[in-house]
Amino acid sequence: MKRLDTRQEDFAATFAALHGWEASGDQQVEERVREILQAVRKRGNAALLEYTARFDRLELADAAALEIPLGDCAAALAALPAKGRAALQAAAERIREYHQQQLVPSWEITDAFGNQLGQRVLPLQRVGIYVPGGKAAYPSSVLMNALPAKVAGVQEIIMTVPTPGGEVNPWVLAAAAVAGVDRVFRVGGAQAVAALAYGTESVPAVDKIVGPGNIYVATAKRMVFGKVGIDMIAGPSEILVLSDGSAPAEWLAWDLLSQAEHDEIAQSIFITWDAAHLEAVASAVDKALTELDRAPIARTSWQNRGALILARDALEACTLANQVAPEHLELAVEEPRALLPQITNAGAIFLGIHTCEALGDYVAGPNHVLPTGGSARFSSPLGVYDFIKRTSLIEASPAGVTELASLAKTLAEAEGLTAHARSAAARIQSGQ
Ligand SMILES: NC(=O)c1ccc[n+]([C@@H]2O[C@H](COP(=O)([O-])OP(=O)(O)OC[C@H]3O[C@@H](n4cnc5c(N)ncnc54)[C@H](O)[C@@H]3O)[C@@H](O)[C@H]2O)c1
Ligand SMILES: N[C@H](CO)Cc1c[nH]c[nH+]1
Ligand SMILES: [Zn+2]
Repeated sequence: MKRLDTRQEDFAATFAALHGWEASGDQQVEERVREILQAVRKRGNAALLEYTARFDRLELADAAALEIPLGDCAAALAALPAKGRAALQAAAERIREYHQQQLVPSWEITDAFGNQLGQRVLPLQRVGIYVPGGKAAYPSSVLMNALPAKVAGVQEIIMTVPTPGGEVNPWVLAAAAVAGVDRVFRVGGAQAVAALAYGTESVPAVDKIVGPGNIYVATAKRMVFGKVGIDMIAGPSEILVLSDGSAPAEWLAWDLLSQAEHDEIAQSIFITWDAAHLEAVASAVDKALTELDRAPIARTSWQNRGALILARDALEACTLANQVAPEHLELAVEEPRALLPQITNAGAIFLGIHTCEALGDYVAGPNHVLPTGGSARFSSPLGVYDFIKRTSLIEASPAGVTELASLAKTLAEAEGLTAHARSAAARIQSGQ
């Protein structure tokens, strides 16, 4: 963990070095991912079976075993304890309701000359959702990926999830049943992304791949972009807690570690302008680390990618938060609405001392698949808009075409594009 003070001379350089993980630039990872993509593209299922044996320590008997039957998902849901089933269903309901607000209608307008112009909104036909599963199982990510697609009206949802050592997490299968996923494949990493992008004998090629994952998944998504759509780069988790000292240090320690426990390269940053509070949080994190099941992962993450920063004031803290552009930003302050206007870059903002990030991970309603690695500067949470496409509609009327065609003819001539000009000119005559 780094301790920084914005008054230190070398602060800017040390702070800049904190923005660690990016989905590009690691040469070794890129080379390995390129090799995996090519192998799956060329050899399909055979390559999937090999990589699944190598990276997930799972020897499948044949390609048919790559797919988990939907009946297994329904059975897993039925076998969950009633409390668990109710929690999954309640979370799903809240996520569905939140995302319904994101639906946008098709529209048409008529211009002053009687021409019709519009935008038609249609769902994507087939999407691939990547559910991470290397270091932890994520039933919540099944819901967060699949439900916005369902709300958008996507016809077919193909889910991939690694099952390391062959252990299929029943909650993940149950969540697939709750969300209405159409097909489930037990494959992970870059090979899953390749299968979804190019298709194999078993896995159908999709139109778009969404979902979070580790550096191999994120790099693979970046590399297949263009062949298929992708949502964003959602890599290792991040949290930035900005605090005025009004929340108990222990609460904030758990919040910081809630993301550190995801991955050794997850990032947790704490910023305050109260020096005594900073010390209290530092001690609280050390104590909390002794009580964690996933202490080895969280400790490594906190040691390498954790930071405690003493800022001059709230305004400076907000400026720093904007520079990091974290996946999750907690405004753990008495008056979060007073700071909100200062925040311009964050995947999700959690307002006030009662709003821990974990609520957003599971049940609040907004999506937990969020931009990481500073990409919140230019991208947004996963949402219904990721599962739709917009098509423009233009219908010139016999009376209205003349005005448009004469403008188009003038501009086409300016560009020296004669066929364009003649095409427009022909309509002027027909419209008169
Ligand atoms: N942003 C979000 O919304 C969100 C949500 C949940 C999880 N996460 C993040 O997703 C990540 C999940 O990572 P994970 O590792 O647990 O699961 P994962 O499913 O992303 O990755 C596991 C796969 O990585 C591949 N892999 C592992 N080591 C490899 C190697 N040396 N070479 C090639 N491939 C290799 C394997 O194929 C394996 O199946 C974490 O960083 C977590 O923080 C993010
Ligand atoms: N915090 C993760 C997104 O970065 C999502 C998650 C799922 N389960 C727990 N947390
Ligand atoms: Zn989390």
